[in-house]
Amino acid sequence: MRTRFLGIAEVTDVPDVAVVVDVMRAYTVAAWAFTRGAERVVLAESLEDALAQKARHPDWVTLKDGSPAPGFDLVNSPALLRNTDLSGRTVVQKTTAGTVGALAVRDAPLVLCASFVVAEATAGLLRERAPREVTFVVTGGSGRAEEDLACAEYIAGRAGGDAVNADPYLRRAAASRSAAELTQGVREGSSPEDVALCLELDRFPFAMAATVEGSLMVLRQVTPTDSPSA
Ligand SMILES: O=C(O)[C@H](CS(=O)(=O)O)OP(=O)(O)O
Ligand SMILES: [Mg+2]
Repeated sequence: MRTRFLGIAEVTDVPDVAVVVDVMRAYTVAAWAFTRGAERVVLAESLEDALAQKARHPDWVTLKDGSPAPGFDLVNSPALLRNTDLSGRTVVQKTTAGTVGALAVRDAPLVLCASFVVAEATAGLLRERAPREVTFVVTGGSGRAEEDLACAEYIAGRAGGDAVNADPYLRRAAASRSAAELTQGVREGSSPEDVALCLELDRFPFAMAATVEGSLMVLRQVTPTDSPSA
């Protein structure tokens, strides 16, 4: 399995298989939303798009990064979301990096959205599919966000069947600029517990796949059938 690690702006083709990585915090938050019962997560193109979806579907739950804003029900924080009952709900998510990265590869036949909390399930799905090439979209910091790159490299190793020690990858993420900003409370719409929740390796047994459904890009849970090979 060949691997490429690209920032969002570096994606100029349509990959066969894309793994869009956002550890802090979009795809940790999405995984928590599924765990709290969400049926699907609609990845919105813009804040206006998210609000338009809400106007059409008042029962949908809108979520954005940064500070709380009128028309949005939730912020992009795993700690602030994890006690919210989302049973059967559709969540509309718009963030600065994560959702943008998925929309950049929307035409790819397989798009997985990932973070450390779903790392092994994502790797398991890749082992199952055994593609010739996987493009990892490293969403933060123009492709250089250490938490996303570390997670992408870890998943790539596990997808190749290697027995990878996760500790150095988690340490890189813990030392990242994003982690520092979240810990220091620089980012609005955050909790001091967010970093720890974003670093919970394999907290959840499912992966997350995004597909185009009509005019929407929709993220759903998917569970690999294979068992870890190491
Ligand atoms: O909510 C987050 O932590 C970030 C905000 S920003 O990219 O640092 O402005 O969004 P995400 O898309 O989850 O990285
Ligand atoms: Mg991020």
